[in-house]
Amino acid sequence: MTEETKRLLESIDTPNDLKRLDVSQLEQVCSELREFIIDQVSTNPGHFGAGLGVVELTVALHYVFNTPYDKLIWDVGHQAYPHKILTGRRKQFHTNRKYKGLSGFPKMDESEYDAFGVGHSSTSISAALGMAIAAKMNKESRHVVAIIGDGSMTAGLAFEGLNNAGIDKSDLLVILNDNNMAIDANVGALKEYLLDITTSKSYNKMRKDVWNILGNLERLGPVARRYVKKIESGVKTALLQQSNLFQSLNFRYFGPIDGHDVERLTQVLNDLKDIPGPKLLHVLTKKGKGYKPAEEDQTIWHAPGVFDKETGLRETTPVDQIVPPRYQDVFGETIVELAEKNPKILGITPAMPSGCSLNIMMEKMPSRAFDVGIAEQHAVTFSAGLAAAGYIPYCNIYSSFMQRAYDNVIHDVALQNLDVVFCLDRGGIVGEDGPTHHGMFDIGFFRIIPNMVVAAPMNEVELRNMMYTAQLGGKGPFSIRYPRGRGVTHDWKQPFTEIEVGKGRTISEGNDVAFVTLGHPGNYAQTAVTRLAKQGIAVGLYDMRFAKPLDEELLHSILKRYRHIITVEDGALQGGFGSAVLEFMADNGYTNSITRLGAPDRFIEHGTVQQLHKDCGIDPESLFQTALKAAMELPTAAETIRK
Ligand SMILES: Cc1ncc(C[n+]2csc(CCOP(=O)(O)OP(=O)(O)O)c2C)c(N)n1
Ligand SMILES: CC(=O)[C@@H](O)[C@H](O)COP(=O)(O)O
Ligand SMILES: [Mg+2]
Repeated sequence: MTEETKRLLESIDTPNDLKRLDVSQLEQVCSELREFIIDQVSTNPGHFGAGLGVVELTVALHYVFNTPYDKLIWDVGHQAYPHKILTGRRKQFHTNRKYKGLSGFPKMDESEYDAFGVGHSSTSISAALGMAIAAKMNKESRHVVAIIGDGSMTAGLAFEGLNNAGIDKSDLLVILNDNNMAIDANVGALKEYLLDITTSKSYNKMRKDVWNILGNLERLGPVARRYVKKIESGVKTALLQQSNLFQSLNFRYFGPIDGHDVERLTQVLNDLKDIPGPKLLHVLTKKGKGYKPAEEDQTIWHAPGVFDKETGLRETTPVDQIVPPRYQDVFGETIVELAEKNPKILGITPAMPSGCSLNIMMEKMPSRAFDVGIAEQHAVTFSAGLAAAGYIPYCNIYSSFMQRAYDNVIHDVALQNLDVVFCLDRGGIVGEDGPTHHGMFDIGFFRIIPNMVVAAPMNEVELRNMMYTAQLGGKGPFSIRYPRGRGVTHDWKQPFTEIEVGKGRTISEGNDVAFVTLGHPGNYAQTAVTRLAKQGIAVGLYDMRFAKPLDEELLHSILKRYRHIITVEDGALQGGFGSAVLEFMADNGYTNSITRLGAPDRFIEHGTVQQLHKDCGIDPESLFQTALKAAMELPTAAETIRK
């Protein structure tokens, strides 16, 4: 290997190593970084297209800024793989998203370069402003940079940050990474606006002319270069700004510039470093840049799973392999079926049409299904408005993203007892995305809201029937939570049956010990019960279906019959379903022994769903052991876990 072709990436352990390179070598670093990501993510899956799109931007940022003293705040953080790789984690990167390995998102306790923990969108500007103001108060000359995508910019929180930053006048740089995509196509007026700026011919001509003049001056030698430096902040500021939305919020707007020209990026970032106050740099990038299949189908390649990097073929379930459907697809197909019969039904998603499968309805009934952008609060209150006007909105929000819209659920929906159906996808442990994305808290936070029904299906047929039941006349707010991944039945498209609200069902009866379950983990309990039966131990199993209202009649009969009950839920124990059962027992004077299984009072990290369920003691094996011990009157596995 000649000196010129010597690989560079392996010599970069920290951004200081990057800074030692000549700016002309950065393009090679970018190409090696891209190759590294493709290689790694093809076998150890994760977020893909977003990271490829910001390779040049990441290299330029670490080249120009003095990280970790200067702070980079990545919005969402799914695009931060290049950042992780350049900041001392290249050698561990093969553990990305694996149990006890690197997190798939920036995380403050993982690295000093991760200035702020993320996973949910649109937090970067507010967090960066906090850091910028702190730096000012501490008299530190620290640069703070928020890097936010065009999709994440659509959320209210991002505008709250801009609104505040615009009057504060702290030194803050916001980089708008505009690839004209969210996970699915970005939507909304802001997207149109950004597209307008990007494609405005006259503005872009002026912008190019200015850059060319400055570029030519620079080439005239050191004296001219000094002048260029001087006039940069003056001329560029004056000429490269145009009256626009961001400027009207007191931000100095720069751009749009090519986000794949690493040398140009370093120049511009260097220029912007010297300009005080709030600034926004509009950078144009391509999601999936440098890997053709990912550039061509950006939604699929947002997080493609395992793939063959040579052919671009993704690992999918073989067509001849019959597997149960994903819960999200059962939702997607069922809402269409229901909407075909009931013209009042509408579908709403905040930017997750392919994630929750509302895209099925969007395709078949475009006027009745709404992607409102990353805007969970708006999605809920928009649904409330539709319900107030007589429609039945099915508002589908991932459980963990619903945390954003809690007040809207209480104030706008429940208080007015409106008929909004909340479909909480990803209820429970989601796996590799980790603590930012696990849907741990919804059972607890929804069941304390007056008027709210809290339902959780044990399988796909129950999901369909709950969705069917929810639209049958004046039920008020009705939530249905179900997990990420596949159900358990093959024959799920059965005729709809109404489920009486607040009624559970008996799956099997036993002697001394019974499982009392909510939702999908009932299947794990069923496996345990079958195994126990083979050993001559009859354990009861009750699928309660509702955390609220509880089936009190069924609970009375269970508590009268069994000495020991084991509640099982895929969610936080504190305040959850088991807590509801305990409250019922206390209120009714029951003193049966009870083991509550679910997530303990700590954040559950990332890993496979199976591994994490095991850690919480709700996988089939742990349930078997817990029931066996209870039947033998030994200390339970759950007690051991909690200790
Ligand atoms: C509050 C919240 N809602 C939804 C999501 C799911 N989500 C993750 S990335 C993403 C798209 C973000 O688009 P953009 O900011 O433009 O980044 P890009 O992927 O295009 O780089 C969405 C909707 C999330 N992480 N947080
Ligand atoms: C970064 C982000 O928030 C999404 O990309 C999320 O990882 C999607 O999760 P699912 O794969 O469960 O749709
Ligand atoms: Mg985008």
